[in-house]
Amino acid sequence: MSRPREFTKGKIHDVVVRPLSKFLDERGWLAELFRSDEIDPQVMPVMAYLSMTQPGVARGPHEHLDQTDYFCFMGPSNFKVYLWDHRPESPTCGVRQVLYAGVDSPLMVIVPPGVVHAYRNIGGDNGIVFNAPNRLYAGESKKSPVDEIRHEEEAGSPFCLD
Ligand SMILES: Cc1cn([C@H]2C[C@H](O)[C@@H](COP(=O)(O)OP(=O)(O)O[C@H]3O[C@@H](C)C(=O)[C@@H](O)[C@H]3O)O2)c(=O)[nH]c1=O
Repeated sequence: MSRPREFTKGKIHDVVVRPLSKFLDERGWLAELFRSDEIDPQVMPVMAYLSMTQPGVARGPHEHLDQTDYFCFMGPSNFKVYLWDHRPESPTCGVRQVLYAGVDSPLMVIVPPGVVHAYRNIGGDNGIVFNAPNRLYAGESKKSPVDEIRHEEEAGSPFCLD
């Protein structure tokens, strides 16, 4: 199968989506983000970062050649998360998956290489996203090229955010 230009709605093979539990008590809440006994060793994080995205603003669409992303959306805002499978070898090549995640639905989302991804803050607050990828950004000591294909500026891109 060649790279699709059109997508149908569905669930993407190898994308893992899990609810994150908040343990609430009188002080506030605590949530586990990842555990080595619950993750496939191939996607074990090697670094982690937080980003803040302002209301109405989107990041992506991007994809990675080798890196798996491990996103956690906990709030304080909500995000619309877009995923497109254009891996020719995937059983769900040509599928687009949309998720809503954040304060009203805390989720962990694992995005494998070759799955194009983007998210928009659809809430009214600044939104925090945690990511713990299984590859170092720009490699050891940041001496390698960044593993990222950016589709933001691509003319006629099929990866559109509504
Ligand atoms: C991802 C990353 C960025 N940076 C730096 C580079 C740059 O100066 C600044 C902002 O990075 P970017 O422009 O790449 O950020 P951005 O374009 O928002 O990229 C993000 O988009 C979403 C959709 C994703 O999937 C993330 O994995 C990430 O790729 O942070 C690091 O130092 N380490 C990192 O791990």
